[in-house]
Amino acid sequence: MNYVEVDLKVDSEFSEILMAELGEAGFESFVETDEGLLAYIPEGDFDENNLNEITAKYQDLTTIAATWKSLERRNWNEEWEKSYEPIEVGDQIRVRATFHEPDPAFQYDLLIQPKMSFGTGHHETTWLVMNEQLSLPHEGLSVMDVGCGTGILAILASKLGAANLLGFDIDEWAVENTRENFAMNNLSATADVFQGTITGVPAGRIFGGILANINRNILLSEIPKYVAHLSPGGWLVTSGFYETDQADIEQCAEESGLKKLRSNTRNQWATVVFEKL
Ligand SMILES: C[S@@+](CC[C@H](N)C(=O)[O-])C[C@H]1O[C@@H](n2cnc3c(N)ncnc32)[C@H](O)[C@@H]1O
Repeated sequence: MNYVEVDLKVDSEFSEILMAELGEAGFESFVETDEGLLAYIPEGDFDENNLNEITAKYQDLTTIAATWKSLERRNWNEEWEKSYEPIEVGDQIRVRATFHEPDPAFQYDLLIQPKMSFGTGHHETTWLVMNEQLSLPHEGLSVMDVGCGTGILAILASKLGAANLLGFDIDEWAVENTRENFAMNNLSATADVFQGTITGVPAGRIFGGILANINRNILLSEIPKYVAHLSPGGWLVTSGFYETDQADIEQCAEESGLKKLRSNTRNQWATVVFEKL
C-alpha cells in the first residue's frame, strides 16, 4: 500500500487537536516536526477536500499550510529515525527503536522498528492499552491482537507472560512489521501473524485475552465476533475511539455478553476493559 505524506506547517499548540481530527479522518501515523506535523494516510483514503475542511476550521485561530506527496516506502525509515523518541508507560514500560540504548531501569523493554505501521507507543490509544495490560492477567494465556499495527501490544502481552499470540491486520506492511518486531523481541510466547480480519481466525480458537485498538465503527461491528473467541472470564481491551463514543462501545459490548471492568481516557481518547461473563 502506498501512503500520502501531508506536511502541515502549524503552530505546535494546534498539533495535538489536529492529530485527533486527522486520526478520525483516516490518518494513521504522525511525526511532530519543528514546523508542525507530518501526517500519513493510505493513498486510497486520502481526500483533499476533507483535509481542506479540517484545516479551514482553524483559519480564524492560526495559519495552517498543508502540502502533500505520495510517499515511497523507502523514505519512511529515514523519517522515523530523525524524529522517533522512546516512549515510557509509567515506570515499567519503555518502547524504543534499535537505534536507542536500552534503559535497565525499566522492567519491560520493547523494541520496535517503527516503519509505516501504527503502534509506536506515541499515540494515546496505544499508551492507554499498554497501561491497562499492566494490571491484567497474562500468565500462560493465549492473547489475540486485533489490528496489530507494529505488534506492540502482543509483544507486551508476551513480556507479561502470555504463552500464545495471534496478531492480524488488514495492512500488509503492518503484518510484515509485526513479524519483524516479534523476531526482534525474542518472544517467549509462540506467535502467529496473518493479514486479514477477525473472520480469518479459525472458529473454535479461544483466547484468554483480546486486545482491540481499532476504531469506533469496526469495534461496533466486530465486538460480537471477538466475544465468540473469548473464554468465560477472559478480558477484552478496546480502544481507538473518543470519550464521546464510549457509551456506544459499552452498550454494544454489554449486549454481546461482556461486563465492563474499568475505563480510562487520555487527551479525549478512551479505553474500556471488559470481561466475558
Ligand atoms: C489504531 S491502529 C492500532 C495498532 C496497534 N495495535 C496499537 O495499539 O498501536 C489500528 C490498526 O488496525 C488495522 N485495522 C483496521 N481495521 C481492521 C480490521 N477490521 N481488522 C484488522 N485490522 C484492522 C489498521 O491497519 C491499523 O494497523
